[in-house]
Amino acid sequence: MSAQSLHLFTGSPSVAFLSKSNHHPRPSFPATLRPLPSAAAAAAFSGLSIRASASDGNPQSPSAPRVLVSDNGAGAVISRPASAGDAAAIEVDAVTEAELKENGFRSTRRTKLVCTIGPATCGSEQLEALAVGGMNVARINMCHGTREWHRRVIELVRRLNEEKGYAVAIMMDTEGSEIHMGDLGGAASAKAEDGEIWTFSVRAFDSTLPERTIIVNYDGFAEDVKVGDELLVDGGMVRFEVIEKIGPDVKCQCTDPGLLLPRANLTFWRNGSLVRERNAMLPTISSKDWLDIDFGIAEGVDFIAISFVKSADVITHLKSYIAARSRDADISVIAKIESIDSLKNLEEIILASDGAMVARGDLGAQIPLEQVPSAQQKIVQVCRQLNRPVIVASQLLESMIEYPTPTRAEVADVSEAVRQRADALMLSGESAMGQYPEKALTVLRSVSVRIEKWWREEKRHEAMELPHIGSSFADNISEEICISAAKMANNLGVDALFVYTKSGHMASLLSRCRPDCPIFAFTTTTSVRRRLNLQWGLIPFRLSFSDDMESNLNKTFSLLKARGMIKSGDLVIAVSDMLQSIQVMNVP
Ligand SMILES: Nc1ncnc2c1ncn2[C@@H]1O[C@H](COP(=O)(O)OP(=O)(O)O)[C@@H](O)[C@H]1O
Ligand SMILES: C=C(OP(=O)(O)O)C(=O)O
Ligand SMILES: [K+]
Ligand SMILES: [Mg+2]
Repeated sequence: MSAQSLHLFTGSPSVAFLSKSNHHPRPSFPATLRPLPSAAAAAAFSGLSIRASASDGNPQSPSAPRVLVSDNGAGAVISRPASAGDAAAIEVDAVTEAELKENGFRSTRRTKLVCTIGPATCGSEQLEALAVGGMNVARINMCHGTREWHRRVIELVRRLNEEKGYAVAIMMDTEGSEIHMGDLGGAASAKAEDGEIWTFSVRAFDSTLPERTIIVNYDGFAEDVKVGDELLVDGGMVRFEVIEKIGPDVKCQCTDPGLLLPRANLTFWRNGSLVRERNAMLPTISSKDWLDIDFGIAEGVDFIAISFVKSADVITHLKSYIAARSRDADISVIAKIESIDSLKNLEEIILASDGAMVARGDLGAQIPLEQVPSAQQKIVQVCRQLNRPVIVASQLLESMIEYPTPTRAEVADVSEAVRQRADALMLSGESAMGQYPEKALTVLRSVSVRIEKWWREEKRHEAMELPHIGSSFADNISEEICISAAKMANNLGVDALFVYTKSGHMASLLSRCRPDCPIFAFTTTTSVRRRLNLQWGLIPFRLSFSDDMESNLNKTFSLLKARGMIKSGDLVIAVSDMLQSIQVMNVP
């Protein structure tokens, strides 16, 4: 057993660094720190541990915390061979495990992938193909499909998770109460040609829709629009000009032809600005949305994404509703940033939420298109600073709805989101109703892995200032521990960071630092494990563990070794939210 010690008290003026050669870069980790060869099952354990604690038990106390550094690490770790039964004691997503083994620690994918499920992907085989292709989260959009359809998709995903060992999480996305078209009388799409006159109506038609007629879901529409206004379908995919108002009917001439899709979003513009009349007063969560939310809670979805969030209040309100309703209150609320108001109140909305989505589809209909890239960068940055996962969504690979290969511009767009180190990328139409859902997912996966690697090798990631976000001193300690652990991991070139976390918070703090190595996040519940699926660089495991880090590490090492996920000599750094410490060690 190698013995080295390093004691560091923040209260004292000097820092004693007694450790030998602790700055050696990998792979020349000092020989004295290597595990001693042992004949018996008891393996020596080498390591260094740093421990911070509030000295008098009061985290707010001004009498600074003590940092203890010792070369005894966590002490001797007894490694016993894991039995086959034991291997089941740890659960990890089968696809993530395969990717890790195939790519190696360094090159395994860090960016998470969300797929919208629709008619092209709602069958069991198609869902399985997406899971195998790297889908971390399946999204169902409540704008489309019936309750029965949504229930069936959730059921199929859950069944695949159980039977095949996947850990695909479910995200339900609300419809929101923005203005949109009706469902085209059953047609899958309709073509609007240049110069054609179409009628947009708020009338309730009891028989079939007359030709070139579109129903609008917002009763105030005919009163709010003015002759000369520009009407944008789906953020400008098709454009009309309002030429005449006749009671509930608004006659419009097509100025930019294109394909109209059922329930497409509508915005109207006057003198170059988005018109926000009474429709600005529409509730963020409509009565239909509340029913959908109840459904989501009953089904135990992992995430609820809220469309067209305007302020933090609505998120706070929803979170307290969920807390009161759901048994274990563990549904994350994702704020979709897709309106001018959400940009104005960005920080408070993100702080109130458990994550955010850069919903570029509608965002691009509310602000000029050329402002979308800077808005994206800003949202991604604020989310990282405030430690909330962020998804970049919409049109990443739009052309792949029809074609089997992406455009160069699309690949560049995906690369940029990966380079910004967003937590997740999302497919919409590409996976919901496109012709090549699996191919689109493969493109996201391979571009992510390639750009992540390039960026790591070039060491070009800009250092981002990570402010303190916790409200207590103990929170600040956790943040500092994670920042230090991530920095140590980079400097020492460790193979993996291990984090033992019950709520998942400590894992997210590590993810926020975007370290060079993957983060193995051990958590005790399946629901936390599924939610961690959305966060950059985390490989979530379910494992029951105790407050005793020695025995946790011991157990983890033997279970992961039995699965071939780590091997003797791998260098890891471990942190936990039970014991505020950083431990550096070689796997015995
Ligand atoms: N559950 C569903 N049932 C039928 N079609 C769907 C479903 N989900 C998505 N789609 C189709 O996929 C397209 C893209 O999905 P998405 O981006 O989520 O919706 P939207 O285009 O309404 O913003 C939709 O326009 C719709 O045509
Ligand atoms: C993701 C988005 O929302 P939805 O697909 O629900 O319109 C978006 O607008 O980009
Ligand atoms: K939606
Ligand atoms: Mg939207």
